[in-house]
Amino acid sequence: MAIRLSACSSSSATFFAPSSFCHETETTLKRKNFGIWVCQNNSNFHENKRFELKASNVHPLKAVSLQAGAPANSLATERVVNPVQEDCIPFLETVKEESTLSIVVVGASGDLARRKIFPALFALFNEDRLPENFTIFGYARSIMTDEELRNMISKTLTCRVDKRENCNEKMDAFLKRCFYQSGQYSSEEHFLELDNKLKGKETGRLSNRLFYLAIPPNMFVDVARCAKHRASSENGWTRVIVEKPFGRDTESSRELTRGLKQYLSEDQIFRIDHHLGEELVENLLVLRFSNLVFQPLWSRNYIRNVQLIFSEDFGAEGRGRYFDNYGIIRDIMQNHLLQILALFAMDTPVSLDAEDIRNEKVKVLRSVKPVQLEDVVIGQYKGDCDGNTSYPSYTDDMTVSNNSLTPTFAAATLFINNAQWDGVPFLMIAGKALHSKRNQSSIQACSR
Ligand SMILES: NC(=O)C1=CN([C@@H]2O[C@H](COP(=O)(O)OP(=O)(O)OC[C@H]3O[C@@H](n4cnc5c(N)ncnc54)[C@H](OP(=O)(O)O)[C@@H]3O)[C@@H](O)[C@H]2O)C=CC1
Ligand SMILES: O=C1O[C@H](COP(=O)(O)O)[C@@H](O)[C@H](O)[C@H]1O
Repeated sequence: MAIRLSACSSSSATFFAPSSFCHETETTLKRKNFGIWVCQNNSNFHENKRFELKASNVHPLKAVSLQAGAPANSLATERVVNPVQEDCIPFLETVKEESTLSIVVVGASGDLARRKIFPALFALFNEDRLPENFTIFGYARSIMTDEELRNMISKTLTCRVDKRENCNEKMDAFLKRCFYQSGQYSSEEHFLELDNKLKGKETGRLSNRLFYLAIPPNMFVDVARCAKHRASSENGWTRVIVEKPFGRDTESSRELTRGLKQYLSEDQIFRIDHHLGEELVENLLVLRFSNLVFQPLWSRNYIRNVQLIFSEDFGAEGRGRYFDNYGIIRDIMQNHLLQILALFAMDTPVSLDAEDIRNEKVKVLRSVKPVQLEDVVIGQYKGDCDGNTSYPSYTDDMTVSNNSLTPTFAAATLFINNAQWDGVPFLMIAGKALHSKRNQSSIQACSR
């Protein structure tokens, strides 16, 4: 994502590199291993608070700790702090324990698992951020051998931090820890088979299990039930990660929460919006609250409008079964862009703890005026031909019905009904199959 600021009277735009967001004499910017920039601020903004974002379940915000021994069931842990990092912020602390971590990627054959989850797990492994004893199981209905899963995964693994680096040995070691189990998402019998396979790999005194649900949301509750009844850890923690969208409207969202809570307690559920883990989204907090220069400018007095843009240069591409039920507004605007809007417009939180940040976000969201129909444009991409290249239309996709009216493009203007932002339009634009891939937030600045 790029953050762009431009002046009202000028057509030129200024781009800020992340390092220029911090005041040099007062703030140092440290790059953490997992691609997270953290500002350690020596100014008087929460001077006695370390810049550690924590979720309500006491985990670093948006970064699920895969280390053993988090407080869910008060397991004793031994913390090992690397001395050279002592002044750094412990986003993912190293914890040493006699335990095994099993990560089950449910929906392992799908797009999210292939493009994001396995590569992210490898990145953690590559940086020695997974516990010593860990195993990864792919689970889905598709029939696959362990070897076929490994082949599939290996195509998307990269030495992410430095692509020139050779990490082939690490990749091989990682792939050897990956296994596959085929099964239905609602079959307790199949989860029992999975449980047996997991037990076969679990060697430590404690066995922790993490289920990452990379499947359509209508399967979440079935999986939670089967995991709870047949594949929960007997002596460690069991946690479940679910990806947005959490339902398609208020009622289905509440129903999903009710359904999950039949089988899981709140501190076992981790809700993920992966865009919040993007470096520049995280930097928005740093940009806003660690730079004294921005504080007085952050209001209707100096900001004429805000533009939040998310565009992709590819279309549904086989994901129509999911996407066609949701559309671009539910897929991107309601979560990714609205989160950015909230981070952008919220008031200064009492602290950087997740609860305090969330409270401020909620205040802003409550102040958003209902969107007016005349402030919204929607569309769906059509087929096109450019020389020898032809681009299919949305409804050409095999996974989309021929008469679908689902929007793949939307632009909407939102207004926030409070003194700070009164009259400032927040323009959100999101679309698939557009000219470029872009994730950008811009503000146009001016004095009134
Ligand atoms: N892809 C992405 O970039 C992102 C996805 N998400 C969310 O992650 C989840 C998974 O997304 P994604 O991987 O794209 O989805 P996919 O459509 O690729 O589905 C994942 C897997 O689920 C199984 N599946 C698909 N459709 C059904 C169905 N109707 N009934 C039962 N099983 C089905 C398939 O496995 P099999 O047939 O082998 O069982 C498939 O490989 C969704 O909730 C999505 O909203 C969130 C953010 C980004
Ligand atoms: O959540 C989603 O995000 C992806 C884009 O994520 P990115 O990190 O690859 O930019 C989007 O393609 C998908 O439709 C949506 O569900």
